[in-house]
Amino acid sequence: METEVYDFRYPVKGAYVWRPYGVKIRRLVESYIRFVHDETGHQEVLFPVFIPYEFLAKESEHIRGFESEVFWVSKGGASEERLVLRPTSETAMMPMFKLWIKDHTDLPFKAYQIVSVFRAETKATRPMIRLREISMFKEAHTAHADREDAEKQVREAVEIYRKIFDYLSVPYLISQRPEWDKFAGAVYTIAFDTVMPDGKTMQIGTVHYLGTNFSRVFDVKYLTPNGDWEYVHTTSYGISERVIAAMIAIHGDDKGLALPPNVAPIQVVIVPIMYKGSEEAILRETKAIQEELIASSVRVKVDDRIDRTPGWKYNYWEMMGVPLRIEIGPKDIENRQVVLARRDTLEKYVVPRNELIESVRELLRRINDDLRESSWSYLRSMTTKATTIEEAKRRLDEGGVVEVPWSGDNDCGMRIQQLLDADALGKPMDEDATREVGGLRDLACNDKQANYWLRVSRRY
Ligand SMILES: Nc1ncnc2c1ncn2[C@@H]1O[C@H](COS(=O)(=O)NC(=O)[C@@H](N)CS)[C@@H](O)[C@H]1O
Repeated sequence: METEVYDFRYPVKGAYVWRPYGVKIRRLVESYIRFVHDETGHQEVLFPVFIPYEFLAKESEHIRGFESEVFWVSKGGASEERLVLRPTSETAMMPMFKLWIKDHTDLPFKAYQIVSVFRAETKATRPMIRLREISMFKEAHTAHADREDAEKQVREAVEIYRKIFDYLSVPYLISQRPEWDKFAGAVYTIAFDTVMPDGKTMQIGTVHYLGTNFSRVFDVKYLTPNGDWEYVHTTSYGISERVIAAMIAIHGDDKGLALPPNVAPIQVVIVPIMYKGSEEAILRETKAIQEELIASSVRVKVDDRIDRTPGWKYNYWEMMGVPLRIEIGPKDIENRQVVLARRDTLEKYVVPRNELIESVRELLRRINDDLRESSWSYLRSMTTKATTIEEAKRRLDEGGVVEVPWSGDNDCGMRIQQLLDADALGKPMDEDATREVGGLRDLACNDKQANYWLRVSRRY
């Protein structure tokens, strides 16, 4: 990836290198992830990467789901402990929750961390998308007095993810995963999926209600106000560097990256156009503009390299996805004006010099919004309904998500997957899953009344 974000050439399958420009993007994304978690009462923690095998194995569904995907630490010096590298941290955190949670005043307890987790993925690995070391894994784990409070947390987590994806201008569908595809150990899973440019969907975030499945086996109880001991109800929700992969894929074009200003390491690049005899004036004006932008906390860079032409620089910074470019030439100084060029639409504007700052701020805001709007309309155009197998197959071959009538019966749902040779994403949570499905028959079991729309797609 010549945009200096990431390097695939590291000699371990499913593990890749983040280069400086990519790390800057990551840090901007992570700081917003921290902001939205901190402002909703989550406390950042840092847990060990090692999990004793017997902890991982305590919850039967969980171990069944992860057994074949964990990396083992088979040897540590002379010691032969049976340790795994965390694939996710429910079974690392619960033993500590047991020590930290005593009575109802300790609840709700909300912890999160942004760490590396490790999964020996059986499907083919893909840079930033299907990793064996997931190095930007934000996992939140919460404990609550009862189901009602835990489900309130699930709703809060969904809102937190909406804010994050909106901040990255990444569109999404929110679905309740079917029983046969929920997180190992969950009571239910709510997932965020987006449609990638190739028409396949990618799961970019998940929220799980875990009930007392983990607290029971780890014996995490609290004293209620009237003196009984109850198991806590827990949730967990996670996102990874996939959110950056989605943002890059969805907004990029054949010129390269097109970064939303919110997370662009450089929001404005200034390219001075040096004409004989006016170099001095050009550089002075460039410096003044740079300082004004820094003073209004815009991330700005001046590209005054003399061994590159302006045209070369335009292409380079477009490839790096810098949202706005400022060109400064002699006539711009003469006319007290500035030329602004947008990365996303490639439109150019001439603005009066003394309106520069507000024009830049307004344009950066507009670019965030326009990237979000255009990607949302793409997602909507790629989400359709079908009531026959042929129509559903045709739609799936065109890419995107197809909603088909479903009785709600799991066997029928799995039959629908087979018939369409695609995966069920589940029931819509972001629209009424029962709207206008009445009177239709289940796509696979047409002796059954349809009660919901079932979202189906080809996915990463
Ligand atoms: N191999 C992988 N590479 C990159 N991202 C991944 C990978 N596996 C999962 N993810 C991302 O991580 C998110 C959370 O993972 S998960 O398995 O669904 N959920 C959990 O692990 C829960 N314990 C919540 S933290 C997924 O929604 C997906 O976006």
